[in-house]
Parts: sequence; C-alpha cells; structure tokens
Amino acid sequence: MASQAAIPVVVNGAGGKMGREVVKAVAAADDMSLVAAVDRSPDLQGQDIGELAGCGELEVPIVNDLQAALVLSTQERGTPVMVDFTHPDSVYDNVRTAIAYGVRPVVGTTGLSAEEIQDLAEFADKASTGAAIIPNFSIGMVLLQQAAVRASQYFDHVEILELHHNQKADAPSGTAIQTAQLLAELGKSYNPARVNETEKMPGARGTCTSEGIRIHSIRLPGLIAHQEVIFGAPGELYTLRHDTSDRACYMPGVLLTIRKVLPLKSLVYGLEKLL
Ligand SMILES: NC(=O)C1=CN([C@@H]2O[C@H](COP(=O)(O)OP(=O)(O)OC[C@H]3O[C@@H](n4cnc5c(N)ncnc54)[C@H](OP(=O)(O)O)[C@@H]3O)[C@@H](O)[C@H]2O)C=CC1
Ligand SMILES: O=C(O)C1=N[C@H](C(=O)O)C[C@H](O)C1
Repeated sequence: MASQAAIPVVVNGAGGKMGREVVKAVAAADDMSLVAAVDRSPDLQGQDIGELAGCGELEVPIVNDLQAALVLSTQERGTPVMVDFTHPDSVYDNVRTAIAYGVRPVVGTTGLSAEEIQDLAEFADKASTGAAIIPNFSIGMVLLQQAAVRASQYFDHVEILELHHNQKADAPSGTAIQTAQLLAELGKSYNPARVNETEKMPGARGTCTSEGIRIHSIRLPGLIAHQEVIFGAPGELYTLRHDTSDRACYMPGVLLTIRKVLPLKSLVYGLEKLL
C-alpha cells in the first residue's frame, strides 16, 4: 500500500509569537511537512524559519508573498493547509486567497466580524473547501466554555473578564466573543437591570452584547491570555477561570485542526466542533 503523503503546511505570520510555535509543532509532526513560512515583517525576510523558531535549520526561508507560497504548496502531493496567525487587518483576505487556491485555511487570527465569518463560510461552501476558524485552540478553554454553557442554564447574571498581553490588537478577545455567543445560544437574556445605572466614565461597565452579557478587557505586560466567566446569584458566585502560561498549550489543538480540516467541505467555527 502506498504511504500517506505528509500534509503540506504553509504558516502565515510564521515569524510572530504564535507562528513560531506552529512552525516548531509542524516540524515535529511526522505526518506534516512545512513547505513555506510567510511573514510581512521586513526584518525577517530570507531568514530560515527553523533557526528563528529555535528548532534548528529547516531550509525554509521566510518570504512575504502569500500567493507564491500557496501555489508552491499545491504542487506537493497532499492537500495543503494554510495556518494563519497574522493580524485582524489581513486575515479575511488571507482566507479568501487560500480558498481560491484550493488550500484549506486553519485560522487562529482573531478580529473577524460576524459578517466576515458568514461571508467566508459562504465562499468555502461554494468552493466545497474545508476551512476552520478557531478563536481558541486550547482544550482547557473548550472545557471552560462547556462548563459556562451548563451554568448558564441556572444563572441569569454573568460577566466575562478577559486579560491579555498588551501587544494584542483586538478587543474584546475572539475567545470572549465566542464564549458570549455560546451563552447566547440558550436564547435567554442576562443581567436584568436592578437600578438605573449611569457610567460616569464611558466604558466603565465594559461592552455589552444584545443578550446583556458584559465583557471587560484588560491589557498588561506580564499577561499572556486569561479568561474568567463569573456567574452571580443571591448569596453565591460561581467563577470559571482559564490561564495560559505558554503558547505551546495551543499546539495540540492546531495539529488536530490541520488533520481534521482536510476532509471537510465547508467552514467550521470553534474547536469544540472538531473534538
Ligand atoms: N486562536 C488561538 O488560539 C490564538 C489566537 N491568537 C491570535 O493570533 C493572532 C496573532 O497573534 P500573535 O502571534 O500573538 O501576534 P504577533 O504579532 O506576534 O505575530 C503576527 C505575525 O504576523 C505578521 N503579519 C501580520 N500581518 C501579516 C500579513 N498580512 N501577512 C504576513 N504576515 C503578517 C506580523 O508581522 P508584523 O509584526 O510586521 O506586523 C507578525 O510577525 C492574533 O489575532 C491573536 O489574537 C493568538 C493566540 C492564540
Ligand atoms: O492574542 C492572543 O494572545 C490571544 N488571542 C485569542 C483571542 O483573541 O481570544 C486567543 C487567546 O486568548 C490568545
């Protein structure tokens, strides 16, 4: 029997904090082959991505031409995947470009609007191409969200607090938005008003979804990524908290998604749909 071809992987945003972790994880995976490393950062052009990521020379230089990298990946034997950890300002175009070339996008970049995600889902459907948009690749976060959904059956008052490093471009975090969406799926409204509240300084009470869920965002050096979902009821608080201390925590979810996106014919949103 012919051996299975390694999955050709393009990492977009390869020189960034998450991109470097993905490069190390893909390089260490027996069933994957890193075919291209793309990053727009001018300082990184031509550097070997393995050297930069700290896993030894991989003979894959960093380039800034995504389309050329995608074309290269389609010339390999297996179905190619593009992993995107770039920036909210370019992720939408990156995903459309990958799908147009028949490359499966696995997207960790946050900041896409609901309309953009819907549009990408329709584009993937038309192209019969699998795609995955995963606001959080950590298994621990999926478990937190499942516990929050269960708690929301019993609690009517909930607020979300997300805390991140101060290089993060988007707020609230993609994870906090997704968590609020999952709580909203129950079809109820939260936090019925008890008083006529006045914000003496705009933003003091965070942002509020149409279902009444408040989200608060903190940005500080020293943080990586953390989230609390706090439920309140008379006489009790129920707090769910997730902390990351190393970006390696996302890699089992990234590798799983690369493998699971291949047979899909449409777009999936959320790691819980692939577990
Ligand atoms: N889904 C998940 O589990 C996780 C998601 N994230 C998300 O991933 C994204 C990236 O995070 P992080 O790695 O911390 O960010 P970084 O800024 O560390 O890395 C992003 C890298 O991508 C480069 N880049 C930006 N735009 C482009 C582009 N259009 N084409 C090619 N390269 C580009 C940047 O270059 P330059 O600096 O020059 O702009 C930078 O080198 C964020 O949206 C973040 O929220 C982060 C952690 C987990
Ligand atoms: O920017 C980050 O770091 C993270 N971004 C994602 C988000 O916006 O939810 C996932 C995780 O929180 C880390």
